[in-house]
Amino acid sequence: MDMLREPVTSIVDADKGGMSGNTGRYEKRLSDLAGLYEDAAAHANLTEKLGNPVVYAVEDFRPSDRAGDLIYGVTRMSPGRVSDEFFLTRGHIHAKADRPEIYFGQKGKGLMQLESPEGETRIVEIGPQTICYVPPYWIHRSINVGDEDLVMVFAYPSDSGQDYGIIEASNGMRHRVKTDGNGGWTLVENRDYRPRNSETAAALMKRYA
Ligand SMILES: O=P(O)(O)OC[C@H]1O[C@H](O)[C@H](O)[C@@H](O)[C@@H]1O
Ligand SMILES: [Fe+2]
Repeated sequence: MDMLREPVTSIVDADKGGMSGNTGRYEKRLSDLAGLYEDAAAHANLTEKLGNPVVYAVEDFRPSDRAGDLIYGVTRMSPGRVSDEFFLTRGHIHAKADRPEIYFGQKGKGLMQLESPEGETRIVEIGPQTICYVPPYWIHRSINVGDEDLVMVFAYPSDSGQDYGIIEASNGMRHRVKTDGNGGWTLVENRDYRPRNSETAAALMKRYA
């Protein structure tokens, strides 16, 4: 039996990149992004040089983990680059792959990189006041392509879960986002990418509940 609960508010601090009323918080450090970058030596050197800084932090409100409920929060991502690749999140597909997500840009300049089970790439630019809808079944990762913090509000169904193994299994996402050397970004094929076969892709499309 579901109990009637009280409404909740959180005040978003776009500048600091957090919110009040959160039930949890986690941080990822540069060392947690090992293996994601083409230039592993540059990643190791930078991690050592900078003293393994926090590169993104998430504050969220999790009312429950039940279907029909909603988790929301704020992500703050530091600006920076490992060689010619920007700081990014690990990326995932939802464990219940048919669950969508909304991102709402607050501060900075970011990209949402999306990849379909069949390996198509989409890039969505996210700035302040931009809402990005990540539809069901897309692998997604956020990238800070600016020179200040990237802050985004997000919300997704509470029972979504995150599957990080999918990106590992294909040796990364199909494309890498690199600096164009002119203050912008450009897409480059990931030469280590192993496409999912059509059975694996089809199975992902059936991963719902
Ligand atoms: O989970 P990661 O891929 O490391 O990304 C970090 C976080 O980014 C966003 O804020 C998502 O909404 C979170 O669900 C996610 O956990
Ligand atoms: Fe997600």
